[in-house]
Amino acid sequence: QTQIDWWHAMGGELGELLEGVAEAFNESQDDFVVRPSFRGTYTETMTGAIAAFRANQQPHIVQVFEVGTGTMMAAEGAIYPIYQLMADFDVPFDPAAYLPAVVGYYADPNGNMLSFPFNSSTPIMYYNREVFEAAGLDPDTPPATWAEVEAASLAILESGAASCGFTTSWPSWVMLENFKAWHNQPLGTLANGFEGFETEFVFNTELLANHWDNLKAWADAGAFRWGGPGPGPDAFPAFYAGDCAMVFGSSASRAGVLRNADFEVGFGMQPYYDTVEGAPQNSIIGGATLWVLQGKSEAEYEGVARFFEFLSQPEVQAQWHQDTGYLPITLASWELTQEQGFYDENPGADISIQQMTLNEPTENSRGLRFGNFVQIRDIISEEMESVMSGAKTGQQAADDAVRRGNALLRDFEAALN
Ligand SMILES: O=P(O)(O)OC[C@H](O)CO
Repeated sequence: QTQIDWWHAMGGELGELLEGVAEAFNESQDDFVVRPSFRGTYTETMTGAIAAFRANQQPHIVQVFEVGTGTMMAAEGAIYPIYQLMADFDVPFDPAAYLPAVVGYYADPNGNMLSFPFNSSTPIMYYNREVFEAAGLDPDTPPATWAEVEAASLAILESGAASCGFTTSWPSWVMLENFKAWHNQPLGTLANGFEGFETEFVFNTELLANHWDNLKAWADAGAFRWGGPGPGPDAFPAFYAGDCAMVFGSSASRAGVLRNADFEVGFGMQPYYDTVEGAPQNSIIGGATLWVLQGKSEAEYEGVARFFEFLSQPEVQAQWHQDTGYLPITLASWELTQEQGFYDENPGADISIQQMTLNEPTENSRGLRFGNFVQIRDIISEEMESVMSGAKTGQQAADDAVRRGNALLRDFEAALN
């Protein structure tokens, strides 16, 4: 049997579900064995795979989060584009079968898919229905605007039902990247980088600076709790413990929420400022895709193509979506999930899709494609932390994030030439 190594970044419930998918493939045929290997966080997995490639010890498949897309695309000699792989092994692969928001994110300018869309998410709101009730709030009506989030948080604090209104995981993804798309404002020029690596950040607007100042004021009042930089590791534990009544995070935190919350959970959309015309627009995807690395044998690549064919089946995709909260990535798996009555039986499980499809995406809400964005995200959460500590105003931090981010964009561009 030919072995296929798959490096991934999924621990906990998601890791177990991912291993189940590999096992199902292994049982479905006798020629290939996919061996998943957990490599830490998304950042660790990506940097580990790049280092391994240089040492000629790379896996066949590596799971890379969406913000690594620009960097992977530019690593031309190191990657085997999916559209080519599938064509080389005569595996039918039709990008039109996938959700447009997903195809647009991972395709080259000619519409060719470069990586295999495995787990796409979008941030949503989870809330503790029991705390809402105890605070005299309607658990069937989650706050829709930031003013409502503030009011609900203050009511929760005053009632003593919880000690914190809301927290967030992935602060840059939620409180900057999606925040901008949701309000139909650009993060960067050139259609958020989709039209070229000469892009520059322009997100330091009054709206964003005010929002970050609001987060600080809410933190001071106890309404908001900083959940930590990067993935925001403290956010969901604070939600599970009943400390924070609401948490913003990946739709795929659903698997963990269903397992770890011992209270009734409600699901809502991301909030918006109703002073902004056109908001809410649509949210953007996060999560990760599977990149195939160069340097392996033809027999092994055939196994990779067969594995992706297996993953493309509507039944496999639909099950993965339903188990994890990741988006149903193909239209067929979305339809199958509807036919199966899953959304009727699991209210809130389609909030992610409603958000993604709320409006026809604009240049500001298709997603983002920036080189070095993995490092730039660290800078952004560092700048946000300096607002939380009181060292900077929202405007200063946003200006500094743009300036430091732009320097890394220019480094990236220079390295390409
Ligand atoms: O937790 P995930 O897999 O939905 O990913 C969230 C962010 O998009 C990662 O960049």
